[in-house]
Amino acid sequence: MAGGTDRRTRGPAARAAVTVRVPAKVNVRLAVGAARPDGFHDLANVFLAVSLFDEVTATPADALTVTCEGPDAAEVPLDRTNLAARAAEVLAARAGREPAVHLHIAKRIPVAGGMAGGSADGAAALLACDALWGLDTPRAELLDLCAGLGSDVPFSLVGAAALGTGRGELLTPVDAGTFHWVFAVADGGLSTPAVFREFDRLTAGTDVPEPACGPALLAALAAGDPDALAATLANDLQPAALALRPRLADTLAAGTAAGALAGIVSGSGPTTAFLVRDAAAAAEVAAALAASGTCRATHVASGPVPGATVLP
Ligand SMILES: C[C@](O)(CO)[C@H](O)COP(=O)(O)OP(=O)(O)OC[C@H]1O[C@@H](n2ccc(N)nc2=O)[C@H](O)[C@@H]1O
Ligand SMILES: Nc1ncnc2c1ncn2[C@@H]1O[C@H](COP(=O)(O)OP(=O)(O)OP(=O)(O)O)[C@@H](O)[C@H]1O
Repeated sequence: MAGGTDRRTRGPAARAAVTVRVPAKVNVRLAVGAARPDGFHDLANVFLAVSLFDEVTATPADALTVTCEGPDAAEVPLDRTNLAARAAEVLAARAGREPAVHLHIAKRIPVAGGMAGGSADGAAALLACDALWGLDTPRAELLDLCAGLGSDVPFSLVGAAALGTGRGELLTPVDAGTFHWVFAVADGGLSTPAVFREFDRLTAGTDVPEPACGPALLAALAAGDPDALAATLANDLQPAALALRPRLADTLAAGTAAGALAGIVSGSGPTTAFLVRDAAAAAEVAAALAASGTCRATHVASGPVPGATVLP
């Protein structure tokens, strides 16, 4: 299938294959408001893109197909529910063409782990197809298409560090120094809608405040100060994730006992994220977590890093 189409039929700017690298995210502040009439929740969502990457390669093909490689590949749908496939479809529809492309996903981001892995592949596929088909779609339109695919997808395109408001899709860049992290991958995933539903259940009958992000967290981020950031990390979905997966408390305890400055559930979980002082501390905490038996795998990463990027 790869290279099976004569590239001269694709226009002067078209390419034979395009690979896009795209990062995972961690939410350093996830403030969640009450459920809206449309079922979504307003957020104050401070995203940080970290150096744990998927790669999506787009190649001309007769029809839309998806393949995936990586340790969690068996859990990734290869039909049109895959966010990468949906991205190709919406971009093709906008351009008035068929989504005739093969998408290969090299997946390192945990699946259903709260690190926006599917969203990352959606943003990457959009950028890859845009380049493959020589469309040069304006950035603002790509961001609109991303928002239609999912609340986290615009951030996967943009990367670095940003505050997401609305349902998380309205982005304002924020300054951030470099921070080092260890991620502990849990056995099995958690469904994002189920975690939001559990948040609703836990907060039923209470007055859920408007979501907001305080200045202390933004100052800590801008200063690149890990101690200050550790003191302000917060995730309103954490009680819901812990209620659905109580064993995550053991992982959080193991990471902090191993010397992490702070531990938090990443987004809707069940991946847990540990902020550490530097790369050496990251290696130590990752080894201790692996030895603790409280997680399936560990990843060391740092951020901010750029969003979806076409590789040369
Ligand atoms: C938990 C986070 O990852 C934090 O960044 C995001 O809020 C989730 O973003 P996402 O996976 O892109 O979510 P979407 O695909 O937009 O929505 C999936 C489901 O999550 C819930 N959802 C999502 C975002 C939001 N602001 N409020 C919600 O209640 C809704 O039940 C929705 O049907
Ligand atoms: N490209 C993809 N990679 C992984 N999962 C995908 C993809 N496309 C669709 N899915 C489906 O989406 C579900 C959620 O997967 P994903 O890895 O995006 O979760 P997540 O990281 O928890 O998301 P988020 O952090 O944005 O809430 C999976 O269980 C899978 O069925």
